[in-house]
Amino acid sequence: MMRRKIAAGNWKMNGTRASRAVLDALKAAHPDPGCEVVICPPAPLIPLLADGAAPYAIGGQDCHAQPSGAHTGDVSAETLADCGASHVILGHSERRADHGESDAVVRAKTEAAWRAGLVAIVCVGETESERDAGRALDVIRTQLDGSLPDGMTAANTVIAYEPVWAIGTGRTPTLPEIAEVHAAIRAHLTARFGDPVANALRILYGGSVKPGNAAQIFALADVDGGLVGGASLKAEDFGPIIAAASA
Ligand SMILES: O=C(CO)COP(=O)(O)O
Repeated sequence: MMRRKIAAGNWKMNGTRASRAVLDALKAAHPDPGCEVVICPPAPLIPLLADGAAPYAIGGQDCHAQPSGAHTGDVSAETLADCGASHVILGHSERRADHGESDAVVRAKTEAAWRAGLVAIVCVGETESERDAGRALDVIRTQLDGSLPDGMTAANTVIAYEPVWAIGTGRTPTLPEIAEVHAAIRAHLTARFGDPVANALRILYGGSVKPGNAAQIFALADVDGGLVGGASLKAEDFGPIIAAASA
């Protein structure tokens, strides 16, 4: 199965209007990338980045489950879509930790993303103590079971495997460890959603992806690109990662 890879950049709480220059530099260097590129800036920057972004896509980093209402400080999937987003990251470990998001909350937000026509990038991943205890795969399977609604397809959802201990640390699992988790995710989703969906689904790796390790990681059989934090903030770093996902 040939799956088109994705290079997704999660800017987290970084960037200003001047960061438009990062997108422009990436597009100048890689105007017609051989992968999907998704840039997820802070929500207020979405309209600025979405204007003329194609063929690059723009995504949010979270959404509320409801389409509108009295939820001060939250943003709906419908508003993200209206502002030019086509994707939204959901269930990132930083939101699970900082905002107490449970699998049930992530599942409701995933339904909201689909309702608004957004592709949900649903994040899962174990902590270091869970890995040390030999529970990584159990934890990830439980997160997948709880976070993914029944209507998942390979078109409306992308999975991101992000080991919490690899985020922003410069540490990554070994290549065989990454391969093991990605294969386990695909096998687990095959059981629930069937072969055609699971085979077409893109499963991204995230956690200290850099220009120097992206090509090796993306070459693994069940790795369909990356969800990149720090190295997505500069065109000099993210450009080579786009190139690695295009290979
Ligand atoms: O959390 C991440 C992407 O969502 C990964 O962040 P880093 O690439 O900075 O480790």
